[in-house]
Amino acid sequence: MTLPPTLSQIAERLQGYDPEAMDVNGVQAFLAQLVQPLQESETLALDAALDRVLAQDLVSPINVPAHDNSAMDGYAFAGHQLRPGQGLRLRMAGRVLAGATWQGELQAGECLRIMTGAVMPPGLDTVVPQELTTQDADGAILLAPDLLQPGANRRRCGEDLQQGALAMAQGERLTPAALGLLASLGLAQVRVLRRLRVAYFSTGDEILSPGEAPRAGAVYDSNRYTVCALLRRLGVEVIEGPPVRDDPAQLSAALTRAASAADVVITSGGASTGDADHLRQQLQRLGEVAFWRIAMRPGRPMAVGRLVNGQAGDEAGALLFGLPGNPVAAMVTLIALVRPALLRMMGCRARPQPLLRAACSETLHKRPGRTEYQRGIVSTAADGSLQVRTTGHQGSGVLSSMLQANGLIVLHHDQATVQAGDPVDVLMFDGAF
Ligand SMILES: Nc1nc2c(c(=O)[nH]1)N[C@H]1C(S)=C(S)[C@@H](COP(=O)(O)OP(=O)(O)OC[C@H]3O[C@@H](n4cnc5c(N)ncnc54)[C@H](O)[C@@H]3O)O[C@H]1N2
Ligand code: MOO
Repeated sequence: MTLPPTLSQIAERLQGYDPEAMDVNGVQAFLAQLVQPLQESETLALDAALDRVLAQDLVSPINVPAHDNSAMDGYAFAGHQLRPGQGLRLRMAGRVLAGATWQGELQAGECLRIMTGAVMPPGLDTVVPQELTTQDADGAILLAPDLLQPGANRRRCGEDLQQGALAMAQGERLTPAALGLLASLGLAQVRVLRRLRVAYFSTGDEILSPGEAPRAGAVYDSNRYTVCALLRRLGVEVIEGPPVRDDPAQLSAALTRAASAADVVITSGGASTGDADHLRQQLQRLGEVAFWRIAMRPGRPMAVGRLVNGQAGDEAGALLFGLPGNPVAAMVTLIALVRPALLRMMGCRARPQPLLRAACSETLHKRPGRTEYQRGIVSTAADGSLQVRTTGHQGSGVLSSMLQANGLIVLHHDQATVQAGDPVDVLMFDGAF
């Protein structure tokens, strides 16, 4: 296995690298080089594979569908009997249901009653849906002129997937649709990359766990719940630790323990420059720091680096993301920067998240020189176009605003004040957030 580049090698390659003043594009470029996809894989039953990542290209062992079949409940016949401007009278010669095959032979002027999904008998290529037909007194099926073309309502063998063709590429996330597709190929098991292990703990002397009695000056640990829930939605294995006090020795012990158990360590708090903010010093002592300040709001103090865990065979160590303590800043940095890096590490093929464009209903003051993420509420205007307004006060401790919002308005690095009515980009919270 080739070793990932060192942080200083990556830093040398990046133009304008400054660990105290990274812009969001620089962070993404840095992470794209720092983060390496997992290699180890395992075989799982389909029903245990939701949200895992396919470890190899998958070639279809069969045609799907396996036979030409009917797309409608109706009557199957040979389409060459259709003539422009002429109706058709067909005598019913039998019936074929889904799961059965028709053995007999049809004469000209004959049809078969056929059900959706039933195999098209040899020589028959066209199906008329029953509601488009009438019957005469003898029970024969009548088609009005110019009702359909030959070949109508027939699903072709292999029209979904062809035997021997690539059905799914390595790196595909196993969504509900992907699991269904694997099942449609008759596969009961699938080879997936192992689950990414992510350790998390909050830091701070003031942090109380829910259930503990309130104390003057203390705050309840909401970051543990937002961060770990976001991680679980991502499908990683979460290793949660109790909150750690603002004490260099305790922080160092917790980081070392986490790095030996996980591929990635995420913390919150202590990332800034206050007297009790020890994260950067400990990261420097236990590994390497890539950067610790980003030109973004919220989320300016976020430390990224690598902890050397000293385990044989794991020379790369664990990545560290030190999220800022403010609850909204922790969520925003996780969603905007950490999540794409984790997906890459999980082996997912790069699929940039599309931004939606909506008219901003209010003026948003901004200076060029940093990226801002404002909590937004996107809705459909009376004329059908998309509009977005903010949730109001954008303080990075106002966690309730993350519930009101359905996306983040992204004000890019070079962007200046947005006037009411101007279009803005929005990163939507899809089901993952
Ligand atoms: N002189 C400066 N001060 C600050 C700067 C700066 O650049 N210069 N940045 C500000 C920004 S922006 C943020 S964000 C915070 C982040 O600081 P820390 O990561 O060191 O976080 P703390 O100081 O530990 O906590 C900040 C805030 O968040 C609350 N908190 C912390 N952990 C949790 C948790 N697990 N659950 C809920 N709430 C939590 C904490 O009580 C504080 O109120 O620094 C600014 N200062
Ligand atoms: O990250 Mo801080 O919360 O930007 O304000």
